[in-house]
Amino acid sequence: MAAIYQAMYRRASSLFCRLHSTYVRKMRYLNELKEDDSLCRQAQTSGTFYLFHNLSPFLQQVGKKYLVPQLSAAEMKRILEKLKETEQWIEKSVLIGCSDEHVPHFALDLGALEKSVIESELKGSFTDLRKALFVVDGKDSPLLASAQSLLRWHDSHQYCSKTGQPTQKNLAGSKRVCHASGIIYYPQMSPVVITLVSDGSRCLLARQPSFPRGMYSSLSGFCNLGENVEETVRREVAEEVGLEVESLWYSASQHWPFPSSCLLIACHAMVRAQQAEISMNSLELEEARWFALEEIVEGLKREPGSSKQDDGSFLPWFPPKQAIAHQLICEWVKQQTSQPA
Ligand SMILES: NC(=O)c1ccc[n+]([C@@H]2O[C@H](COP(=O)([O-])OP(=O)(O)OC[C@H]3O[C@@H](n4cnc5c(N)ncnc54)[C@H](O)[C@@H]3O)[C@@H](O)[C@H]2O)c1
Ligand SMILES: [Mg+2]
Repeated sequence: MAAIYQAMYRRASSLFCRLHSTYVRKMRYLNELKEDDSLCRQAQTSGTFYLFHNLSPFLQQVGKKYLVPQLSAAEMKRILEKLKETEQWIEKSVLIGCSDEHVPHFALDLGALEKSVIESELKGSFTDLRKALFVVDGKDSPLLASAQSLLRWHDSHQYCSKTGQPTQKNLAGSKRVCHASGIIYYPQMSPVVITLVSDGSRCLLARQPSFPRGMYSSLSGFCNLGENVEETVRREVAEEVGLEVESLWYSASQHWPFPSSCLLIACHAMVRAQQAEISMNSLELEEARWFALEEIVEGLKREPGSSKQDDGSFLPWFPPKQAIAHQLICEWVKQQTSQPA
C-alpha cells in the first residue's frame, strides 16, 4: 500500500514540477520578447494573430458558437497581399501571450483597411467587444479584453504629452518611447473598486442610468490619486449611498476593458443594520436599494430576456458571470446560506 502511495506522490509531484517549469519558462520567454526587438521580429514570423478592426475583435460563428480565430503568419501575408498592403503591417501588432510550446500570440488592428474585404475573405465578422466578451468561450474573454486594451492604449498614445513628438512602440508593444525626450510610456490601467455592501441580512445593489433595463449591480468607483483600496471603498459607499462602512474585505480582482483599461478590485463591505438607511446620490445613480436573499436568488436565475413583464416593467437581474460583480453576489449568497440560522 505504502508503495502505491509513494508512486502516486512521485507522479503528482513530478506533474507539479513539470507544470510549474512550463509556466516559468513561458513567462521568461514572453519577457525576453518584450525586451528584445530582434527576437520579437523573428517571433512574428512564426506566431499567430488575433485580428481587430477599430478595436472590434474578429469572430467566426460556427452553429451557435462564436470562435476567436488565430491566423498564422502565412495567412496574414495572404490577406495583406489581397488588400495590396505590405508585410510591414505585421510590425504594428502587439504581443498578448504565448502557448505552452512558445508559439507567440499577437493582436493586430487592421482598422485602416477595408473591413468588408477582410470579413468576406476570412468568413467572419468584426464584433463589438461588449457583445464579443459575452458570446465567446470563457477562456477567450480575458484574452480579447487585454488585447483590445493594449491596442486602445497604443492608438491613444501616439504622441508624447511633453514634447508633442510622435512616440514609437517597441516590437512587442509593451512600451512607447519619445526619442526627442527619452520618455518611456508604459500601458496604464485605472484601479476601480467594486463593493458589495451588506447589512448582515440584505445586500445593496444599484442602477446607473446607463445600465440595461432591470439590471442592478454592486457599487463601483475609480480610486483617487493617493487613496488606498480601503479608503476608496469607504469614500465611494459614502458618496453614492450615504452609508458608513464598518468593515471590509478583499475578494478578487479582474481586468476590465471598459471604458478603457481598469483593474477592478472586488470587496465585500459591512454597514450596521441600525444605520442602513440609503441616501442616494442621484447625480451618479438612478436607483439604489436593499435586496433580501430570496430576491437575489431569484434574480440570479433571470436573464435580460426573461426579466421583462407584460406591463413593460422589468424584474431585477444581475451582471453575467463574466463580470466580477456576479462573483461578489454569488459569494454573498453562499455566505448567507452557510450561516447558522
Ligand atoms: N465588471 C463588473 O462587474 C463591473 C461592475 C461595476 C462597474 N464596473 C466598471 O467600473 C468602472 C467604474 O465604475 P463607476 O462608473 O461607478 O465609477 P465612478 O463612481 O468613479 O464614477 C465615474 C465617474 O468618475 C470620474 N472618473 C474619475 N476617475 C476616472 C477615470 N480614471 N476614468 C474614468 N472616469 C473617471 C468620471 O467623472 C466618471 O464619469 C465602470 O467603467 C464600469 O465599467 C465593472
Ligand atoms: Mg460609481
